Amino acid sequence: MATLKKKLQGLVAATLTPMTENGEINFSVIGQYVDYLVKEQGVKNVFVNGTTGEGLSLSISERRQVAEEWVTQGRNKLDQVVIHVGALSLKESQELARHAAEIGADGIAVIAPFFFKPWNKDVLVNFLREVAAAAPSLPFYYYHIPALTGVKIRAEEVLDGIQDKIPSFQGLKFSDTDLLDFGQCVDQNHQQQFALLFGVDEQLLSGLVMGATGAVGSTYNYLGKKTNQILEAFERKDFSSALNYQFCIQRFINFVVKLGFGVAQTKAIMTLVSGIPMGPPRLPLQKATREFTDHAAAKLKSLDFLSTADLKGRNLGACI
Ligand SMILES: CC(=O)N[C@H](C=O)[C@@H](O)[C@H](O)[C@H](O)CO
Ligand SMILES: CC(=O)C(=O)O
Repeated sequence: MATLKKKLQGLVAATLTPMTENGEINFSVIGQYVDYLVKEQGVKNVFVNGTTGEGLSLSISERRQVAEEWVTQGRNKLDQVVIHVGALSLKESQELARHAAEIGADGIAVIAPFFFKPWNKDVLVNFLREVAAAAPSLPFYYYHIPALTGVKIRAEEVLDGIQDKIPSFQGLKFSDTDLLDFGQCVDQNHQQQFALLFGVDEQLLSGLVMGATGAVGSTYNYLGKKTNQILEAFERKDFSSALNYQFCIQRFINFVVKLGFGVAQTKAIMTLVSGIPMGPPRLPLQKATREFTDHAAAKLKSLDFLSTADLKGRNLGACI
């Protein structure tokens, strides 16, 4: 039963999908990737096939295989593997939801369909309900990311009464900067035990203050350990340390945002920091430039986010 599962909490890494230079998925490094997250970053939950994983750029068959590999490799190592199963086609989304249940994933998440868009909350919830119903035993998360889907229905509205429609509803991944909306998601759902996961890494501390129970993000792949320091400081009510840690992370994100920062750049940074080759992204994304990677590496080093031990014996030039 969905409700008996341990609540998803702490950091959740939005995983990248490793690819080879010819654009095929490189399944062979996912095992290493799991170990790296757990041992080096202290991150024990993953969110697979989302924005960072280029989930919407993969074929359905690829999405199934990627999900399966994460579940298999994560067994007895990760706490939770949540699979993003959102798609424009309800049928495909249902197929992926059923598949996630079959392989033993810990939850599914769905974004709003973004070509033909739901024009109000009821239509959106009806769509989500049809997907959730294909895997009724799996905890269901709504993935709110209005800047990318163009669906701007407020999350607070979507959550209102949602458990009556979707009994497996378990939480929200909130990737937006509207803290009024996020705060109201928290405030109006105190009784529900939902996982309310914040998705804007550079503003995580504000999310925590507003009541986030955890966070999903791309930077937790390589800044998980640093970000865990924010969570720990917040937990012990040491807000000035929490803010200092957040500022450190902001200095890095602010720097790369100015250079142009997205999934392609995250792949380059993760390759550099972890030593695991993430490869290029798939079109329409374009591989990060050598210049970007050099600048990002210098910044990571100057912020002490990249210890020399991490780089020992590694040819920096081979990282991109
Ligand atoms: C749009 C996007 O990809 N958002 C990610 C997750 O929701 C975040 O983890 C960002 O990558 C991160 O906050 C850096 O801006
Ligand atoms: C960042 C995030 O959660 C995603 O990649 O879907």
